Amino acid sequence: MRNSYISKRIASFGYAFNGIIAFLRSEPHARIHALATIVVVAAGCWYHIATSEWIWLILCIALVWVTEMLNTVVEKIMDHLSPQQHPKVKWIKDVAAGAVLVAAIAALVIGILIFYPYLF
Ligand SMILES: Nc1ncnc2c1ncn2[C@@H]1O[C@H](COP(=O)(O)OP(=O)(O)OP(=O)(O)O)[C@@H](O)[C@H]1O
Repeated sequence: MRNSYISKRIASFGYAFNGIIAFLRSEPHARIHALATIVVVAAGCWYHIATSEWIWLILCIALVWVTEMLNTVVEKIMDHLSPQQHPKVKWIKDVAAGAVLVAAIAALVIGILIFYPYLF
């Protein structure tokens, strides 16, 4: 009983990991995020930023990844359910894309606040 619960949780973890791989393979945006993440993490290591700054940086990276992944999921659902043009689909897709923009702007501002003192 306990073993089957644990093996199910391990399988769920595997499905979630497969989801990240599928996202990276199928979406060009994902690869741009991956590159940006590598650059930002490398910069953090290079400048030896403080622990509190790492916390903000990791939260920003996660926020952008999560919103981009959910936005992609919304796009795929809508394309599957309603392949034809519809004003409501446009509204749903645009609001989901807006969520990514909000996260990206917040990440950009926080990134500038963190790295500006190290750069100048
Ligand atoms: N089925 C649809 N009905 C109405 N409007 C749609 C539909 N599909 C897309 N749109 C709208 O058309 C515009 C462009 O859509 P598209 O999916 O190409 O956006 P995009 O963010 O540039 O795409 P991608 O994320 O794939 O690069 C957006 O405003 C979107 O909401």
